[in-house]
Amino acid sequence: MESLNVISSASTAKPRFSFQKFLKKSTFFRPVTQTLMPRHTTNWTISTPILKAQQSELEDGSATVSESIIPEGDALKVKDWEVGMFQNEVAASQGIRIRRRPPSGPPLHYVGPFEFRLQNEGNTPRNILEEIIWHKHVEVSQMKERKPLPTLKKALDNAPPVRDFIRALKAANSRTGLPGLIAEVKKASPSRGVLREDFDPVEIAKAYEKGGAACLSVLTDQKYFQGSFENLEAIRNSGVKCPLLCKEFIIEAWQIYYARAKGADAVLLIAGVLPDLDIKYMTKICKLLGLATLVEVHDEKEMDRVLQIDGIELVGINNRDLETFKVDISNTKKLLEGDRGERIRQKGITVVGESGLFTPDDISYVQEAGVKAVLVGESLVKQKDPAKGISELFGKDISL
Ligand SMILES: O=P(O)(O)OC[C@@H](O)[C@@H](O)c1c[nH]c2ccccc12
Repeated sequence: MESLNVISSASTAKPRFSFQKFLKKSTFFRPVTQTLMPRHTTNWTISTPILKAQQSELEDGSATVSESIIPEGDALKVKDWEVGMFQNEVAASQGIRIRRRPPSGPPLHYVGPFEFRLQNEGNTPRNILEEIIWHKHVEVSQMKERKPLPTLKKALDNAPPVRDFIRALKAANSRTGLPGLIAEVKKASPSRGVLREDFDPVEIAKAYEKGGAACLSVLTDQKYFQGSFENLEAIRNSGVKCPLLCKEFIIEAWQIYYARAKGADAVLLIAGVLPDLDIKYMTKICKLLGLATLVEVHDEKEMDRVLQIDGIELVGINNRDLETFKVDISNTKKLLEGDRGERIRQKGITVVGESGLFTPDDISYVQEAGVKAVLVGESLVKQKDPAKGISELFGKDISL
């Protein structure tokens, strides 16, 4: 297997954001900087270029700080924060509304997502998706510490072989003449609360497979969806043959390796969160690992961005706005109309209609709009017998 060094794509580019300029302008940041620099302590070292810049900048205004020394742990946090600010800038320039990190200062105390500073306009998430992403950043930083990439790469040697996610969807579509089904193992969501109390992920997965699902999607986010990587792993080890999508909020390449180590065959990349460069870079990593990527869009702008990226084979149109939770299945139709739809067909992209599908009419509606696959959670997971739920959703038994 070829290897690729995992670094933030943003950090490889030359940042337009200038920490020095920011310090100069910032009235807010100075006291924070000074708390990072206890003058009486001498056995700490300045270890990053950014902090050297910070020091000389402060020398302009104050003679005392030139002797200041910064603890290395804080240095890394400041660097991390600066990268986050740069990511916010890049994302905003592409029309992405989700800010990758809280913009009002370096996270001095990574205790919980919103505890590191007093609440203010800058560090309060604007919507649920932003809250999830900020929390995910903290979660992934902690997970990475426990399992650094080299360890994770070793674990890949024992990962189960990859199954072809896209091929399974296409095969189901040609076999049934209906969209291939990705059935979602989903216990809860922030918009709907708990969907099923007696939740046995393996049992549900087996019922989905029996009912004719081509692929399964397994929510792994714990805090907001009550999912887990243990669920993914348990389903993979249970004898279920359907390819598995790891339904996670991916913001770092490390998570892709982790998903693979836990048995994923595909991962989700959300265009409303990830700038183009991240999508390109992460798609490349997925290809190296043999994983499929489902790139999710919600509006025309995101779809147009994704259509400019080469090598994207599977695009999901989410009918749910993850910022407001509003669901409207006509979104799928809207994004597949006219020239845009034509380009999608020309590129041979398989389109997945996602969310809010409950009846055979809903399935026909998105199929007529042009999808070859659907992603369904709530309407199936709520059924006592999810296999029967599939037949009811499609208006016929698709398991044969
Ligand atoms: O339960 P529904 O309405 O059938 O939706 C399933 C799936 O589309 C939804 O869970 C989903 C789509 N994109 C996501 C991104 C993150 C978490 C969840 C999702």
